[in-house]
Amino acid sequence: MPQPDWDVEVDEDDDEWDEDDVKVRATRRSRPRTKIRPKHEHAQEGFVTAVDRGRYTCLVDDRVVTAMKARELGKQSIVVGDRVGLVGDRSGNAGTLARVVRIEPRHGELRRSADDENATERVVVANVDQLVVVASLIDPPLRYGFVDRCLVAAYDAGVAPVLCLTKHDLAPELVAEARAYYSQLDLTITTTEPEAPLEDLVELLRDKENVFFGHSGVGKSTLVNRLVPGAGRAVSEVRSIGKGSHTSTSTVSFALPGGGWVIDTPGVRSFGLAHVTADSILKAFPELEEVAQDCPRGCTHTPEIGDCALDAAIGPDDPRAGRLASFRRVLASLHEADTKN
Ligand SMILES: Nc1nc2c(ncn2[C@@H]2O[C@H](COP(=O)(O)OP(=O)(O)OP(=O)(O)O)[C@@H](O)[C@H]2O)c(=O)[nH]1
Ligand SMILES: [Zn+2]
Repeated sequence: MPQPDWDVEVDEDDDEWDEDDVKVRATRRSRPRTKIRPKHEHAQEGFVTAVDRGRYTCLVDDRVVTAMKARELGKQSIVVGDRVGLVGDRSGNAGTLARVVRIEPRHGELRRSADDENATERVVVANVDQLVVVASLIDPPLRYGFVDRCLVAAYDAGVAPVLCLTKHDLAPELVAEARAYYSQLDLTITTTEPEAPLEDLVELLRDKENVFFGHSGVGKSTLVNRLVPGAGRAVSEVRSIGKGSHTSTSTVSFALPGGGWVIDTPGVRSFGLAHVTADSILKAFPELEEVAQDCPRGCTHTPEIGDCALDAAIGPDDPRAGRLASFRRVLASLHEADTKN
């Protein structure tokens, strides 16, 4: 077959141009330029397990590779859980640096706004299947408003939520109240305590990509250390809880021994939900979503407005009334002051 007089080189090296390379090569007259830009088709897939000041820890096959973001990705953010395309030195040897040239399409993004007023959102983690809200029954006390807001974030993202109630040893009598509060939501609730085996939680997490979310001091790191021997997450002293100390400062993903992943996030006090809408929450309530087809355009689905189809269709004796009340409660948590949680 005759060769064209220009070459679209496909050897690995040339597949890895970035803007810097292109500039250098442009001055080399001997080689005709082509308009065909390399698409990095030889980029190797990696899984982002940690992000720290512009350095991305990626798992490539079984190697831990440190990478930076290629300039061509601009302001696109890379988060823990991302599947990325990597070029450059992927040996994982000390001191080497690969380049992230591509972010694969995501599913299950969890986002948060800067605060409730500012809808500028950022993705916190990507490609998660399950959001595990970790809340202690006591010390710090269980804050339903915070849990509700986490549920809102999960429903909005289309990610299944699980509630993990820690410190069961300190206040077993509080579990029934929590179960009653969430009885109308399809919410899986599990409890943990130091002396009891974690098998229920292990089963819930198996083969899934899970993210732990919760206030500082509720016991997230304690759980990760038990689930992933050798994870080495720092655990805070009980006496410093509630004094604004945050032990975990970065988001890190750990492989679970039985398969799947768990992402530990730094303890948070609250998170903004300005980007969430009533309709995105409604997706988690399919039987209500169906009824809401008859709502006026732009309906906020709050009882105050008077013409929400949910109120017209679902009376107090309707079997869906409990679900509607739960939907409305979760919806209300959207509008509660962020700081109250
Ligand atoms: N009694 C009891 N104490 C627990 C339990 N789980 C965690 N703790 C204690 O609670 C304190 C806080 O636990 P951490 O695991 O550091 O909490 P965290 O959620 O990771 O906190 P941040 O790293 O700040 O986000 C530690 O002193 C733990 O020993 C539990 O189930 N029962
Ligand atoms: Zn409505």
